[in-house]
Amino acid sequence: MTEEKAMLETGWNFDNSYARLPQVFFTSFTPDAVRSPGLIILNTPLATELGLNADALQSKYGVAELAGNKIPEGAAPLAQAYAGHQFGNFNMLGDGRALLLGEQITPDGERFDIQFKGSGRTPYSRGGDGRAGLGQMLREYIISEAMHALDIPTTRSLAVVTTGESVLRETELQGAILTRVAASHIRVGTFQYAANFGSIEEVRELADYTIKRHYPEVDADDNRYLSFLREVIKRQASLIAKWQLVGFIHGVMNTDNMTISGETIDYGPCAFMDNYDPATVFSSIDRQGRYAYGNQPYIGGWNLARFAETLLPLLHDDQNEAIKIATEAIGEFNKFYHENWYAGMREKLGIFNAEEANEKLIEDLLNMMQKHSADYTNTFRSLTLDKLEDTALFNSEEFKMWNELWQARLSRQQESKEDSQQLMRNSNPAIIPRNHRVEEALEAAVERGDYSVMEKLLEVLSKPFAHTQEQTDFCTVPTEPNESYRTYCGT
Ligand SMILES: Nc1ncnc2c1ncn2[C@@H]1O[C@H](COP(=O)(O)OP(=O)(O)OP(=O)(O)O)[C@@H](O)[C@H]1O
Repeated sequence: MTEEKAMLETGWNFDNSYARLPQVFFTSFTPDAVRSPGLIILNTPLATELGLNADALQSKYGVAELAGNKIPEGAAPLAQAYAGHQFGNFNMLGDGRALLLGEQITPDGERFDIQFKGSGRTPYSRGGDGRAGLGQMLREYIISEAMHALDIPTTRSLAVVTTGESVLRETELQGAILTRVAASHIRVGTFQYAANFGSIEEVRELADYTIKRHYPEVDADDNRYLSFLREVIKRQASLIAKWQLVGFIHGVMNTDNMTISGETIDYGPCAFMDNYDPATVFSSIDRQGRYAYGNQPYIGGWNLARFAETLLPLLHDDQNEAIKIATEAIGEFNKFYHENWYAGMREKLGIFNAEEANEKLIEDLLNMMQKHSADYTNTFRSLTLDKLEDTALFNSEEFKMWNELWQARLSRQQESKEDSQQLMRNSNPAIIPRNHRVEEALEAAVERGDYSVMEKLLEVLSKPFAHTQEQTDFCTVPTEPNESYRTYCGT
């Protein structure tokens, strides 16, 4: 394909609504060209869904676009302003190493942010270099795509390119840029920025914009801002329940890492839990365990309370009334979360209908898993495949008793055993991106330039509920689960 043809055919179709918001919300900014862009990976199915031409994107011209060296027609690159509570402390932040290239309108008429991560310094970079290392960007690619396959709302990854420049961290790394795709990048922190550094009118403009973009169903409601708050709470309750159900630990649930759309964002120090333990923390900087697995629902509620605070002036003219309304709405988070989590757990055990005794059944199983350091994913997989002897719990008396109660519970429902098993197969992934597998793939890619390990891993991760024999290799647990693994932010 000639360069001119590729240029015509990459397929970008931008309409940049965020750039029409008041200037305080962003800074228009063209990225610096990088030395020598090289394509590492392109997500061809996602490119097609977005209406992009994968062949053209892989051409020299397309790769230059994915590195920010050529700005496609219709793009309006900008860095977004936001603030946020990081480990509980409020800071002014903003896209310090990211740029919104534009909003792609797909052939189906959907709108997605196309964002570069690692594309260089911006006016919000503070002391940072604006860059990212190849390993960390590939890690985000692998885990975000795995989350998508697990049916968990998430930003997605379109491509990773190397820059031909090095990035200095503890060691010298290969610089890379990730092209991230999101329903939007509006965060709780974007509202905190508006509320702390802007006017009430600007908060209202941001809220109106976000309602139109993500919650059009509440647009005509009497108290639309309250409906908006409640819907955001519901989506986050559903999202965090999904994380808990697959053992995902986000690792850095700062308010700038919580989206208003309800998608998972920022795969910094995240990881999946091996043996079940609510205290599991992977992030090396989270010394207090603020973002431990078992604490995620609580932090979700805390972050949403910060979001509700930003909306107070819009909720009621009388601020005492506004606080009352917001507190009531936030008070519902736990209920929504629990409903979602509980329904998901029932499905993981093949139970179709709610019944009081289920709660205890679930609780007892989790307690046994914790006591025996049983692998979370594999325990549910063994129950699903009826291979109870594979669980670390098998020989214990308490598990035998639990199993009898569970079987009795299953036989009391109208649905057949086969239906139950099918429900469990659809609810319990065999495959999650286990840390040792991700590390192995990254090491081969980054240290040896061998991308075959990552490609195989991505293929297996794309079908987590298939339960095929050939996946079995990817179900093994590491020799030292959980404890041995630590990740770092911002590399
Ligand atoms: N190398 C860097 N240079 C400049 N700013 C940075 C750098 N790394 C992180 N930041 C900024 O620090 C803040 C917090 O970083 P965090 O790791 O949560 O975000 P991120 O991973 O860069 O981005 P995102 O949340 O968009 O995925 C953000 O404002 C981010 O832009």
